[in-house]
Amino acid sequence: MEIKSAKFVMSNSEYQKCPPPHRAEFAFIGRSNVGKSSLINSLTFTKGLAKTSQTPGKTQLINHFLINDRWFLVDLPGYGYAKVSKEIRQKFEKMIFDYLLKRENLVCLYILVDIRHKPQPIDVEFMNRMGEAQIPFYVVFTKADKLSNKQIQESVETYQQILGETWEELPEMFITSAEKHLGREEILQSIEDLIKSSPYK
Ligand SMILES: Nc1nc2c(ncn2[C@@H]2O[C@H](COP(=O)(O)OP(=O)(O)OP(=O)(O)O)[C@@H](O)[C@H]2O)c(=O)[nH]1
Ligand SMILES: [Mg+2]
Repeated sequence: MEIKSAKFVMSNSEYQKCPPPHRAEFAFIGRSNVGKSSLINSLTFTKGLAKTSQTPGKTQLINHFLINDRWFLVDLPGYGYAKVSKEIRQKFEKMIFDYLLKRENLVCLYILVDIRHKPQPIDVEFMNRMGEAQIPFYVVFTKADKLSNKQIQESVETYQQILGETWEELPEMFITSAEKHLGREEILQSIEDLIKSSPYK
């Protein structure tokens, strides 16, 4: 898919205040610092569109971007950030889960995991929770530029094995690097395909 325009629309702490749910929407989620905002910048060919940082906890709101005047990309805060109080963490989690469970035009969720790490319980539990809530999701491995092809393959296989213990059908997986723009075309193609088969054309 060709990206003709990518515009920031608004930031919200409540899903009720998000833009009217009349367009196909795709959200990016994962642990703090996994590379959600960086991937959104890579996908939209727009450096600095989503704010990134070396320090975890950068994105703190639900951020909507309008792409090609047609569909929304959504950058979300990370989950599981350990360095904030339990109270603040719970507030973030409520905001994220309310959005995920109630946003009616959310067509698909892209769950990001750092390809360098073994499957973490927090990520596997999150995927299981999304599966139980029947929220369609894909798994996106980030920072593939940090590993060799052999290591990449091993990481993916380990994930498939772990998810296979719970789910008969494995989610589609993408290997990406925001730095090298790896996996960009594949994700954009998946979005185009999903829009075609969605009620939002
Ligand atoms: N090498 C490499 N570094 C990356 C890649 N993607 C992101 N990073 C780095 O990882 C750090 C975090 O990136 P962000 O995009 O801000 O991560 P995030 O998931 O949005 O983080 P929060 O908003 O804090 O939840 C930054 O220092 C990025 O430069 C990648 O593909 N390769
Ligand atoms: Mg971010």
